[in-house]
Amino acid sequence: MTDCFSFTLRATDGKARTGVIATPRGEIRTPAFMPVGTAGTVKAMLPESVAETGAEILLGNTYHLMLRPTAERIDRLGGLHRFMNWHRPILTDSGGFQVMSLASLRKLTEEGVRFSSHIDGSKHMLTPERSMEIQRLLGSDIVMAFDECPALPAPVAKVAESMRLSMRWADRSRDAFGDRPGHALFGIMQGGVTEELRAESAAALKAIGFDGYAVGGLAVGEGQETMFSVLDYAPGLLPEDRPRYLMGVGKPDDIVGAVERGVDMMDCVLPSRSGRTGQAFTRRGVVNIKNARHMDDPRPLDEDCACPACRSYSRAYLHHVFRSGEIISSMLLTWHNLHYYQELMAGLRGAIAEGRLAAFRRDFDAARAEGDI
Ligand SMILES: NCc1cc(CSc2ccccc2)c2nc(N)[nH]c(=O)c2c1
Ligand SMILES: [Zn+2]
Repeated sequence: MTDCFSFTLRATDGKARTGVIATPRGEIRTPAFMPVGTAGTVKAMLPESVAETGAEILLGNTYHLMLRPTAERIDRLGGLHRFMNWHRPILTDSGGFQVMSLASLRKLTEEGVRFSSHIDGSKHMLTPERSMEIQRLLGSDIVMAFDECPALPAPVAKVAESMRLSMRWADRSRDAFGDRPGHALFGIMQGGVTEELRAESAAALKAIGFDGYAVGGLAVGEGQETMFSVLDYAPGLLPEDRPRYLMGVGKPDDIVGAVERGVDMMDCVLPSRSGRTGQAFTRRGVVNIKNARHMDDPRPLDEDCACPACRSYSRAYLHHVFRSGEIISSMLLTWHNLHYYQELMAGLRGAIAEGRLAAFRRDFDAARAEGDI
């Protein structure tokens, strides 16, 4: 165990890297996938079940938790780790992204964002300083700078103006975060799909200095091809010796493509949200369990999967409980999907460590081309 935050690169294969983030609450092997526990829970999962899938870090949401039950109440109750019974590392987002996508009556100024709660209409203000205070009260191990993610498509001038505001907010986040041994502050690169703006953002963040760097403002509807064209250069603009976190990504093939381009950490609601809508990710593609063709199928979702759903239940059963709206349906499919994502990350880490990422990619693509799932 360590009382500080550090990142150690272990091996590279092309632009891809594998390493370890050490924190006082445990280590995170990278590339890492981080399940999202928005309101203090990964939906349909117990924390011990999330740990059993192989997850070594969870995400929490400043926006949701500040509204309900409030950061002050969680602090009084011992912090988010105690509150949600997850004692490994937690990363929390800074809240700005969710405000712009969920809250109503939003007013954006240099100071921050004034908004009304989507829960009860109460008035709130988020600033870099308030976001740092909330994330400190929650006790998160990795804190995200307060940023603004512009809705795309947007004129380049608007993207530039938004990115520069985010850089001023990054500076204020750094000042407000202070010196907190064992805790990390990550800056967030913005700049849309314009390389010059991305480079300006990276330079601004490096001048401020962060423990890690996120690529924000992607996977906001631009499509995979455009996202990859930005990822062909954006991670390389960030310090090589710090973790690189791609926010809110993605489907399995997004993840493999991002790791190939030098990304170390990713998060996405997809595996858990899809689990609740009856979609199961497998090596050979997505199984929609609600499809009638599974009604009499005695096979597991994936013969090669060791998760509780695949060890003990048939597709016929999963089809039945999904169709019946039974709670166990969300439990089993979410568990399977999170297990699949962690297996994918373990496979990527091993392939990079052994210099065989190209072969991994070939196997990954070939399995998905087999069809008949
Ligand atoms: N992929 C879109 C996306 C998603 C998130 C949310 S990632 C997240 C979600 C829940 C909990 C923790 C992190 C973002 N967060 C910030 N701060 N900035 C962005 O540009 C951005 C872009
Ligand atoms: Zn499974």
